[in-house]
Amino acid sequence: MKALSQLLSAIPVIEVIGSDDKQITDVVSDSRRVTTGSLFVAVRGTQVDGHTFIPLLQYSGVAAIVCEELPEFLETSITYIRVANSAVALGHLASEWYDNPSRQLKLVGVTGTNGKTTTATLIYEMARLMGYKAGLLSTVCNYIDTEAVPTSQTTPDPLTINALLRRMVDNGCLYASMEVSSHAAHQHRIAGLHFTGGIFTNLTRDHLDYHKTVEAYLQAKKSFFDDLPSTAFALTNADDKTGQVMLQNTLAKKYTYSLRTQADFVGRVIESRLDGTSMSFNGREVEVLFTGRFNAYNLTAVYAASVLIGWPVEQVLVAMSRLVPVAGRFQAFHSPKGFTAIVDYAHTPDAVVNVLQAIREVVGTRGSIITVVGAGGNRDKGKRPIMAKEAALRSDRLILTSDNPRNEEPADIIRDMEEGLDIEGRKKTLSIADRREAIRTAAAIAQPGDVILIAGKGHEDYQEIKGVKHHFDDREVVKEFLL
Ligand SMILES: CC(=O)N[C@H]1[C@@H](OP(=O)(O)OP(=O)(O)OC[C@H]2O[C@@H](n3ccc(=O)[nH]c3=O)[C@H](O)[C@@H]2O)O[C@H](CO)[C@@H](O)[C@@H]1O[C@H](C)C(=O)N[C@@H](C)C(=O)N[C@H](CCC(=O)O)C(=O)O
Ligand SMILES: Nc1ncnc2c1ncn2[C@@H]1O[C@H](COP(=O)(O)OP(=O)(O)OP(=O)(O)O)[C@@H](O)[C@H]1O
Ligand SMILES: N[C@H](CCC[C@H](N)C(=O)O)C(=O)O
Ligand SMILES: [Mg+2]
Repeated sequence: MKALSQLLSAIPVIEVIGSDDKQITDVVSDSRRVTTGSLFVAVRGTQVDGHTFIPLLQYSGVAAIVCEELPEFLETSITYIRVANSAVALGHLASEWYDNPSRQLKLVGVTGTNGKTTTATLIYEMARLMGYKAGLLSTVCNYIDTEAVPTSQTTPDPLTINALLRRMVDNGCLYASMEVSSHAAHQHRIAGLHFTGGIFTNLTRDHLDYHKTVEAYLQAKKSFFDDLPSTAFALTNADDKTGQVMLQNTLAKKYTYSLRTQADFVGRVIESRLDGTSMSFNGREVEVLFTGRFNAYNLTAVYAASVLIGWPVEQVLVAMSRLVPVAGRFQAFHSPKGFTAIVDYAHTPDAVVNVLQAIREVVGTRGSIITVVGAGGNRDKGKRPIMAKEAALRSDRLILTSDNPRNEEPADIIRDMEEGLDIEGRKKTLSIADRREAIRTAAAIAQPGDVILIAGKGHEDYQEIKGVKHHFDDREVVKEFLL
């Protein structure tokens, strides 16, 4: 329970109609979760407007309602609080409700099109290697110290975020890292959080179904940096063309990392192999268990963030060599027949390019690359032909298949992908909608020295078809066909 007046002190209020001398039993943003004494926050969503449920709450026992627009009829038993932006208010109220856990640990947020899960997870791992308890909010899984808490989102809603951060603090966690998706930034899911630092990885095409333009997508990510406090660090990728844009309006202390130019934190790739890379961080050489330039970027960001957090450089350098790849990110499986299969979450054109470049760098002309890839249904359609085109350009054989078709027909998605292929591309391509069959075919074609890339689903252990998640795990399937 908390006094309504205390909760309201956390948000800018336009007007309060009714008494603020009440005890609140719960803060909710879903009318279906209202119980006696709840504070309901009416948020305008992508499907419905939370305001439409206000009249239905008449006899629900709701104590107070935060909204942008007052309903026509006001109940005397309910306190109405008018605010300029309910989504922002919800973020602040969620923090206040859980006693501001983000101020009781050091929280680092990671945004960018690709590399968020990898970077956030490795910062969490680094904190643990430094001997601290830590927490993680990521696409793959949330962690409260060592306890895994399953997730279905990259960045959860504000009440879930704060509930998890609260549990981290109560568990003794001193550090937490989290992914900040563009959806979350745009929908103010992170409003009210106190960040110790923010990291930008890169910006390439994705999610245009939601943001419509690259500019709007960029602005969503930038808003995370715009809102960082002056005490925080803002760490950006100097090699990305939008890297500097992220820092334009931030109050935070600005830092850069790079693999190519002068920067505060410089990473260099010395030698790349399928099982690791020799690289250096600010001139100090380290063997890491990761492959590909994109991972060298992620690791340089992790090194930089670790130093900016204040962990001792010598210990950080030793720990860099102990970090291991994240589930479903460039996860390699070696066949006794002499070929290798790599399961990777590349589901954007840029990620497909990066992961194939990384493989080609190591394989050279000694082996062929066979790529199995699809694209998700009910997601950015524009990326489909580009993903197929880039995959065909960089592979010897290409098998187009199904990802999560969701409510679309797999054959339609594959057709959209095929549109991106020229004559040369079509010659080397097979389309096999059944993903299991596609992987089996790749394994049957593979010769010793070849590398199969199975892209798009990484850690996912399901295939979502018409609202139902069927068990499907690329890693399990590939293991079956290695022998
Ligand atoms: C499209 C989208 O982003 N939707 C997110 C959004 O929900 P919404 O705006 O669609 O909600 P809505 O259904 O319109 O409802 C609006 C409001 O009315 C309320 N409501 C609704 C019904 C009712 O009876 N009563 C009621 O009060 C809802 O609780 C909500 O507060 O806000 C919700 C709470 O934060 C999110 O859970 C939800 O994510 C959905 C499940 C989703 O799939 N989102 C994806 C696209 C997403 O966010 N992805 C990114 C990562 C992408 C990546 O990794 O690349 C992520 O961060 O996970
Ligand atoms: N720094 C990077 N630059 C470009 N591509 C990357 C980078 N890091 C990872 N990738 C590619 O993107 C895929 C997804 O990586 P990761 O899960 O770390 O990103 P993410 O930003 O969390 O993605 P999502 O938005 O889906 O949660 C990887 O499997 C890899 O193919
Ligand atoms: N979290 C992202 C990644 C999707 C990965 C891919 N497997 C797909 O289903 O499109 C999304 O929901 O757009
Ligand atoms: Mg992620």
